[in-house]
Amino acid sequence: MPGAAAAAVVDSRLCKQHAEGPAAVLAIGTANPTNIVYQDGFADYYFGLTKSEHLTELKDKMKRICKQINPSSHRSGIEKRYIHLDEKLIRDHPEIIDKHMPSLETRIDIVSTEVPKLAESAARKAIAEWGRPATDITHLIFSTYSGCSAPSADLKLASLLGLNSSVSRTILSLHGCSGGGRALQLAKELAENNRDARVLVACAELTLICFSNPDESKIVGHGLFGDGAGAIIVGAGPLVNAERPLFEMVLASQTTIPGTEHALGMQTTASGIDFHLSIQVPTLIKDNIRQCLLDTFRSIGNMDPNWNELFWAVHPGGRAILDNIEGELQLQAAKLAASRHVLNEYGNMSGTTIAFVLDDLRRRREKEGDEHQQLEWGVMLAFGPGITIEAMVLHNPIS
Ligand SMILES: CC(C)(COP(=O)(O)OP(=O)(O)OC[C@H]1O[C@@H](n2cnc3c(N)ncnc32)[C@H](O)[C@@H]1OP(=O)(O)O)[C@@H](O)C(=O)NCCC(=O)NCCSC(=O)CC(=O)O
Repeated sequence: MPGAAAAAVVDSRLCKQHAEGPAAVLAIGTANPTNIVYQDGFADYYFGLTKSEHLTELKDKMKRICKQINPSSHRSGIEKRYIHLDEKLIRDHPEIIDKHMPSLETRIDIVSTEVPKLAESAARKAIAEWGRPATDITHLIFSTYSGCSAPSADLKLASLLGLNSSVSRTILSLHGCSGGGRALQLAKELAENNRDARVLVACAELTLICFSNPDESKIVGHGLFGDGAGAIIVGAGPLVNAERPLFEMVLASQTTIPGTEHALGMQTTASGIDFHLSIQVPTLIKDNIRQCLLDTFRSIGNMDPNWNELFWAVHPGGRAILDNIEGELQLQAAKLAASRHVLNEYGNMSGTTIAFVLDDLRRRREKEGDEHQQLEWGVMLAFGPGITIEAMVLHNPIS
């Protein structure tokens, strides 16, 4: 084929390849294990489970963090969490609480089955809401740090759901709590650049992979993290049949806060994943969030956004992180209601949590009279190791 004709074929292929309009969230599903752990009794439960009752000072600290401060709230902002690990699992695998024994293999064996299963139940809900057959999914992005074997959770989920063998799969690992935000950004790119693409984003985490005996540096993490799975279907126009956009994904940005590599971290060891959470995390996010948001909104030509005219989907990393964002941006209390509600009901489920927040937000929007959620423009924020801030400007298609 002569050069000009070949270029025309390539150009026309590219034009046909692009979708119409921005990508949108088309459906959301969530799932949790059945085992519920209440924050009130958590210190007794955790120190009993790990046979660490003798560490009285640490246990008192856990009690302070988890304490109920009034009839409707707890100091941690968490009332309960869902946690797969229970007494029976520890009885069957005592190496998990014996720091002199390797337990990585045991943990990987369990999570490599349980993580795809939990993701399957979230994905089935999302697919049912979407209204199209699972075989219409063209791409799958799975984010999890609970597991390190191949073939991985993405292939297992594809098999459980009966996806086509042509589905284009990606596994994201070790993005920590920003994994869901990262996966949604990639889904947006895939959907907008591949006409008719329908991307299933799945995130699932089990704290079993990081569970450890009490330790001063991890006490906050053990009082905070829970298990869950979220699934979100993303697609761009032309929409077909009953497809209904819930949030249009207008612009995405990733920002790394310079010099903060030390603040959040994960490391695979013989005893599972060792995590590190610096006490400075809430302050580092507070000091950088405004500039990050200004830069993101500047990219869509909005130089002076009024934060209280937006709806907010913020990863609830911890109560102090939400308090700091609210204080720094002078947000009205109702703005972070979805994030606080998810934190209260489930704890921090790491990268999965953002799916729960988006789900809660759209339910609030559907409720008449909640004017804080009926707004046209909004923002999604997730935080992870780096420190990385994943931000996305959202548009409410039914505003
Ligand atoms: C856990 C809290 C709700 C507790 O709040 P409180 O109001 O009770 O009081 P506080 O902040 O003074 O903390 C209570 C006690 O815990 C200690 N403490 C607080 N943060 C700590 C940390 N990161 N490591 C070790 N100790 C810590 C304090 O010194 C204090 O000790 P003492 O009582 O001895 O004085 C809050 O600190 C919080 O939300 N922190 C943010 C947690 C966080 O970093 N989340 C990000 C998760 S990671 C994430 O989301 C991203 C990712 O994983 O990638």
